[in-house]
Amino acid sequence: SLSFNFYAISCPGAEFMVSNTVRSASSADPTIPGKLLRLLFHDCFVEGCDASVLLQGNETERSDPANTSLGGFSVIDSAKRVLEIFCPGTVSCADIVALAARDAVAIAGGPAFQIPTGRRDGRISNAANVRPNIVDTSFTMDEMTKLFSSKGLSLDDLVTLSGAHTIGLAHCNAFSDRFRQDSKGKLTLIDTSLDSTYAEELMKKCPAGASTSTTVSNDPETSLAFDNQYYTNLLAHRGLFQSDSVLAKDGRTRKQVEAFANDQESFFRSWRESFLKLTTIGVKTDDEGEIRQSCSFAN
Ligand code: HEM
Ligand SMILES: [Ca+2]
Ligand SMILES: [Ca+2]
Repeated sequence: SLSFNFYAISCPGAEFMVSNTVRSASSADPTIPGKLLRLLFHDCFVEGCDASVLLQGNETERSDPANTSLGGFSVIDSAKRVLEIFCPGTVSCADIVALAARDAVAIAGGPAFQIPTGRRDGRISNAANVRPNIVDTSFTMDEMTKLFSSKGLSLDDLVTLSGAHTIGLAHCNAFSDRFRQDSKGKLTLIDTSLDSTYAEELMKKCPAGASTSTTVSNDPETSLAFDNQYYTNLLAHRGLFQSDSVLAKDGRTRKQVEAFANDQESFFRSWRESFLKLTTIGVKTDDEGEIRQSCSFAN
């Protein structure tokens, strides 16, 4: 089973080595925390938190279009490299992914807290398992609720964990179906729940024919800070994805959005709980799975 400080005897410096790696990578590139946090989400929802998302090869999860915009792999690899020098064959890639995401949040100004470790690495990674397990921005509340509850996560967890969009970036194609630009450059809202000034700003950053690598900030107000600004944005009809906006619209979740917008501490308290649940989805422990030598390939 998982336990706090699982590596206390086998590799006492493990958590320190991971957080050092995340810290230095993030100070060189401030977009790293967002990438590490999303990587964890996409790992845990497919085959559980087992580093299946890291495996390279034909038809692995990484090759699915829903995962092509993932990043942060090189940070996980450099943490693993250090760990293999000091504690060979000891620390799983699955734990590195979870710890790195935990540290990324703290580095961006969010809550810092302990999480249990002892995850083992999986050997299965199929592109075909990605779509049925990852939320699409077009999902309705009912679809999101159903998928989250299949992972043991509640409606409160959905509202809380969506708060991850207080940091990080999104490519234009992730929200471009919410408005349209006519030939004269004039805006037409397709999703009328979107604030039109905000939609204009997005359209300017993502004009028709923009490069597919163009990105915008999920939270333009405080893009690098892990704070409760995301929820204030939602109430102002400035949620970037349809799946964000719906949290403020739906009667089942609106109260929670308002509470988090009004009280950052309550968001942070919820975050600790929901993050713990996220990081224990479908974990492999004890004699299940393996400790990979390289995070990109099964042993
Ligand atoms: C609930 C449904 C969710 C949907 C539909 C969703 C969808 C997306 C999409 C489309 C992007 C933009 C990707 C890109 O274009 O590069 C994104 C970014 C991001 N998501 Fe989510 N997401 C959801 C929940 C979550 C959760 C639960 C977490 C983590 C706990 C998370 C963390 C992130 C982060 C940190 C980014 C920024 C990534 C970066 O900077 O590279 N998301 N999400
Ligand atoms: Ca996984
Ligand atoms: Ca923010």
